Amino acid sequence: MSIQWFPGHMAKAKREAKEKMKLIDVVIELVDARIPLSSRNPVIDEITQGKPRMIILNKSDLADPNMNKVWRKHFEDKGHVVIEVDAQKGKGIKGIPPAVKEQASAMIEKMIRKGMKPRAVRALILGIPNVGKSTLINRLANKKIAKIGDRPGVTKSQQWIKVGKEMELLDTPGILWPKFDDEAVGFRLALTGAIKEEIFDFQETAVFFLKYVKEAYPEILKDRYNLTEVPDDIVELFDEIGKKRGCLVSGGLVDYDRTAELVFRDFRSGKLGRLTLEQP
Ligand SMILES: Nc1nc2c(ncn2[C@@H]2O[C@H](COP(=O)(O)OP(=O)(O)OP(=O)(O)O)[C@@H](O)[C@H]2O)c(=O)[nH]1
Repeated sequence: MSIQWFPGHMAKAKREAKEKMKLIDVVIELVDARIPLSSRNPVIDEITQGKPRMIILNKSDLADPNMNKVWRKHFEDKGHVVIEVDAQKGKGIKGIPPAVKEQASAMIEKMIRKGMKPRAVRALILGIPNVGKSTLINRLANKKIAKIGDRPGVTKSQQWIKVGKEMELLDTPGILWPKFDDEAVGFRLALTGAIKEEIFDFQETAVFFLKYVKEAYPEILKDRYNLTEVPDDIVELFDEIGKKRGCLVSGGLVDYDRTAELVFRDFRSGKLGRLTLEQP
């Protein structure tokens, strides 16, 4: 199922996330390592109400490894605990339970001071659609429970999942809406799969993508599309790629729609290699 985020849906998602806050000690904020800012929700601070929070850079396997380090430092400098994860393959997962416990240390110390036996730390995964919430829950639970899909908005309807002895995870994640106010953010969300394909324009999205990649990763374009030089002009770049990949209409002219979709699919499928689409 795909969610279209109307004001009513946003209000409902916010209400539900706030309700979940009452049950938990620590928030695990999941972001897409390829777009760590664009995949954050604008009202996360309001929703998490000062609860201890850590940031997971998920899909780190798809992002530029050097940029993963840059982004990690960026968030650490702001005081966050950051973990790079590939939820699909399970990389980085082991670091989560100890970090969650560390985040709840004030709560645990308080319980000990009161003479109570500390209970397991309760955590919630929070993030925008398609960022990998269900995949991460399954990984932490070490079994198939949460429903996983490759389309935005699959996660539905509360139980606790035991993760080792000292952590419990709410079995349903908090889903937040992505922010669309900035056009560039919209393009990044479209490219990484957080918004459904039907509602965006491939050509516009590919233009945005190619403009960025030709500056940030020109070698990737040269390699993939067999270019000796990367033209500065975006139409010329489209022409080169379209011709090289046979996206032509009758008369030998380049079919821009097909070229745009090809570039888009190449990125989505990882054929272009590991890319990060924004810098701090
Ligand atoms: N390469 C890679 N793919 C991932 C990773 N984590 C999740 N995915 C894929 O991303 C897609 C979305 O994952 P889900 O776990 O369904 O995402 P979600 O946040 O629960 O999605 P919604 O239900 O839409 O809110 C699936 O195709 C996953 O296989 C990761 O770390 N690396």
